[in-house]
Amino acid sequence: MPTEHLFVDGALAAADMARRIATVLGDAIAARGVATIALSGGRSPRPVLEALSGMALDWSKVIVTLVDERWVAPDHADSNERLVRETLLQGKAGAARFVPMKNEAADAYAGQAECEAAFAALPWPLDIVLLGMGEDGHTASLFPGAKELAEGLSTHALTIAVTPPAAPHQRMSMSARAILASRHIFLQIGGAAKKAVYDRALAGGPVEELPVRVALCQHAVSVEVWISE
Ligand SMILES: O=C1O[C@H](COP(=O)(O)O)[C@@H](O)[C@H](O)[C@H]1O
Repeated sequence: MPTEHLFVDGALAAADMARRIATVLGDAIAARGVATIALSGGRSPRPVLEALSGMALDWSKVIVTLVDERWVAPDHADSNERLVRETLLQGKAGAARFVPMKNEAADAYAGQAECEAAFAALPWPLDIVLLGMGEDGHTASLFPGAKELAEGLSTHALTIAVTPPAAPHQRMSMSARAILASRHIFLQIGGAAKKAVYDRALAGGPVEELPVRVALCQHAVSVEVWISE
């Protein structure tokens, strides 16, 4: 069962999550000399990343990467890399090392091998995998109904190229194996619609129906969830 942090307000949830992330990263640096975090994109992480950016940490010892990426140029409005660069990697936090998922390949399938090599070179397990969730129950870019979902749930690879059935852009996503190769999974759930999907996912059922169950219905990695109205 995940540890739930409940808030009436999304801004308070984001501030609390940012403080918890900074604590875990600081502990990782103290213990191992390096800290690693994989970040989700979309709308939800923005206030967390903005708050985290101002926190005191030896950012030069932090490696930041992505849980998933849309296969668009890094300056595209939908780029998760752009989100991270504009929010987190500012000021002192700009000293962190960022490992992108997107590379120069023409599409995500052609770029997967290079992305996989970059991920294989990271220090595993990652300290934090920060997940979001869509109202269809997708997490990272593991989408229900995607033709690559079964592979994403079972592959030994750390990354997989995906075409979402109903969302724009080809994606690169961490596989289920990579998500679970972490010390902490943090999940953001904002709003009543996502809370209802989260409750359904927790109640149990096929992971193919609600892929967020990859994180929620397992006992190997500790999961904390920040829930706001
Ligand atoms: O496409 C994506 O969607 C999910 C959820 O995004 P949000 O905008 O509803 O917060 C996100 O976790 C994922 O990283 C992103 O690429």
